[in-house]
Amino acid sequence: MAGTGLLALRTLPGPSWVRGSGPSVLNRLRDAAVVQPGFLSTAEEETLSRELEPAIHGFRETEKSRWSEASRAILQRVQAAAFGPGQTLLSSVHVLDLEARGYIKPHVDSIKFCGATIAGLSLLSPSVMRLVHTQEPGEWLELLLEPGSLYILRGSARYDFSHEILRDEESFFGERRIPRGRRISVICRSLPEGMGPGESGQPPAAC
Ligand SMILES: O=C(O)CCC(=O)C(=O)O
Ligand SMILES: [Fe+2]
Repeated sequence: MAGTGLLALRTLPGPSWVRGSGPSVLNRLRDAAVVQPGFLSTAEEETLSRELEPAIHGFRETEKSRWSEASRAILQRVQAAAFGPGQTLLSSVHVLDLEARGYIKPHVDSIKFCGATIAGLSLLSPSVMRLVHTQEPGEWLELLLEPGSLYILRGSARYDFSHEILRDEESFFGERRIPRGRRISVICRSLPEGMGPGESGQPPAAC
């Protein structure tokens, strides 16, 4: 029966990595805020952690343009998964090291330096990323970022919503407590549309 089918569809739970203020925002951002849990294999997580832990020790963030061959292969997988063929990536990759007590305040990435797509790998600790509509603060999404996951923010999720990484005290995914430890993220961004690789200038580290 069609009616029963529709009802069943409406009550189907969404993916386990997203929560939102309501069905409309979940629906609108379905393709704009995406998490792929387990994007990295355990071996790939180890490859990146081994390369990055000592490299950024003592730094909070860095721009990295030279990578081992194994890590380059991982970054190419990110590019294929998150970016379109017409998108050029910023030449260096942003690496951020957040200590267990660290967090990232709500912000929208600079539209001057970053294009329509932001893709991030999370290593070491799980965390919760919250997106809040800049004009309608009652509209929000929360993404559960497990280690080894890839998140992609594009279009409306990137331009119309701020994003933040919750501090340990606020780190809940619904009822579920997500204790924060040290977290390393690896963030790839597209260049602003119409900007060739040679015209990118020097974006600030936080973009
Ligand atoms: O650590 C992350 O995954 C997000 C970082 C971020 O929002 C930024 O650097 O602009
Ligand atoms: Fe950001």
